[in-house]
Amino acid sequence: MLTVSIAVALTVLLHVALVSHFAQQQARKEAQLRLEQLSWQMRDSLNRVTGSAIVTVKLLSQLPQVRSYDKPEETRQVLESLQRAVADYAWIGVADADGKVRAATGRMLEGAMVDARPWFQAGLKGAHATDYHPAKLLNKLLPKSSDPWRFIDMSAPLLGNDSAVRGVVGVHMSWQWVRNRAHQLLTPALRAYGAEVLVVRADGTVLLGPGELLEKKIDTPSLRLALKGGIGSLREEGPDGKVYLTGYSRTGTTGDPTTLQWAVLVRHTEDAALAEAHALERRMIWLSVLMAVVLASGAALLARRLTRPMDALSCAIEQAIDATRAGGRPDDIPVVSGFHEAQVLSHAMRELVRSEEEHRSALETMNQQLENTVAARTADLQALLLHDSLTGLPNRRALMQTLPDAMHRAARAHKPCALLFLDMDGFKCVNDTHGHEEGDELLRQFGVRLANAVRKTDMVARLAGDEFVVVLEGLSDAQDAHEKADNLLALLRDSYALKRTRVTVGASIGVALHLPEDAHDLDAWLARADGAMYAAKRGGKNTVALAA
Ligand SMILES: Nc1nc2c(ncn2[C@@H]2O[C@H](COP(=O)(O)OP(=O)(O)OP(=O)(O)O)[C@@H](O)[C@H]2O)c(=O)[nH]1
Repeated sequence: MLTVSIAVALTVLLHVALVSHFAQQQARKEAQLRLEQLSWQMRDSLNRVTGSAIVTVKLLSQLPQVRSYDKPEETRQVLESLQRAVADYAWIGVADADGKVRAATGRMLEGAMVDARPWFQAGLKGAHATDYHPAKLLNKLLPKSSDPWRFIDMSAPLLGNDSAVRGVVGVHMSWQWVRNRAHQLLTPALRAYGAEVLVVRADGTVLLGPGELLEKKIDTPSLRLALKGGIGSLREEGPDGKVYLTGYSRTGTTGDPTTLQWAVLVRHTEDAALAEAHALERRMIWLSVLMAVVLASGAALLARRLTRPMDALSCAIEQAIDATRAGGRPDDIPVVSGFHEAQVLSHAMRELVRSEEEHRSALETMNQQLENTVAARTADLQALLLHDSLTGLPNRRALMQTLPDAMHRAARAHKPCALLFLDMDGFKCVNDTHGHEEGDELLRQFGVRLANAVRKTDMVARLAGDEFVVVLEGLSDAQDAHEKADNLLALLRDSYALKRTRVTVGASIGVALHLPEDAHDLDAWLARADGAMYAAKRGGKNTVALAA
């Protein structure tokens, strides 16, 4: 869920950043285009009005009533009818060649000398447009207005029939018309946007623009480009330090005195241009946050739906493992609800645990049975052998089980076998003198000496205490048995190096022969040998006695 949320947040952030970047780029581009368009619309409008004014002045200079200003009434009538048609013409007048006003609208300045005025001086030489200037002579004569009177002047020479200049006709256009044009150009929406139109003279003086810049000089990149005749738009820092997007163009034609060359700048702040983009950005951020919250909640619900059954399942599995480790029987794995795969998985786990439990208990039962069987067999085996633990030689039981085989072999081989019953002489004395431990050691060495002295197929057993039995097979006769007993006796008489001392003992040996044709009577055979041994004892010990 966390991963999904982070991925969504990063994706959304990236999208917002990209969309915001492109939206701002687009907004800036569109604003610049719009401002450029407004700039050249304003330029065209200014060119049209000044152009028509110069044409008007030229036409006036051709009119007979104006050329022959001798009848001022008629001249004034023409001038005033023109003024009525074009309200922006604040003053129209005719001056003679000396600069004396001979006729003028509203009789203003009639009789006054205007020979020093630039429009008059330029008009003497030809049609001329005189740049923006404050009203001088007319300021007091014209009605008061909210904006100070500012003019541009159009003037043209009046030629006599001899083509000599006999005067100048001049028109003072109120600057108000430029203000009006700018106002018309900027729609309410653009004004609300903070768009401004600046008309700037070639020397950088702002003729039209915001109050704080009016009739002040500015120097901006857009102004420089416009004055060079360029048309376009750019992003620049304004004199007030704000960043503006500015469309620029220039009026008039270089070198044409009938035109006026002004830079026309239409601008608004970049912030205003990007306001929509910023608003879009804010909307997108809110929308993205909302979307991220919805998606994260969805992811959380989904994760919960996925993990809850898995949690329940893993919990049940852990409990089953704990129960098994503790040696108990695990509970059934519950079939969890939730999505299909979890149900299938829990069902499979349940079956697995059940089958494992069945196998385990079957294995335990088998194991128990096996242990029982092993214990029983071990007991049987132990019962069968029960070897003498001190000497490692077969014991009485083993001897009794082996003797029948020896008798069978004697019958098959037609060779007698013999049972030598040995009892150590003086063993008690070794025990008493050197201790039981040494006595035990003597018994072990006595047994080993006996076993080494006979064939592998012959048997040496310890019956009890210091009594041993040797079964000799494959004998030829009683004499043979006797000789072998004598040999053994001689061997046994050699001294024994015990742990702490060296001793010498003897033995009394009773020999009982079993012939191949004899009946198989174990006890009788053993009793005969035992009896012979006692006879040897009685005969002085350390001797061999043959049973009858
Ligand atoms: N160290 C030891 N002594 C044993 C063992 N079994 C029996 N004895 C002792 O062996 C002795 C056997 O007695 P006897 O056979 O009368 O002693 P003996 O000195 O050989 O007498 P004779 O046969 O008459 O020569 C007894 O003192 C028993 O206590 C045993 O496993 N280890």
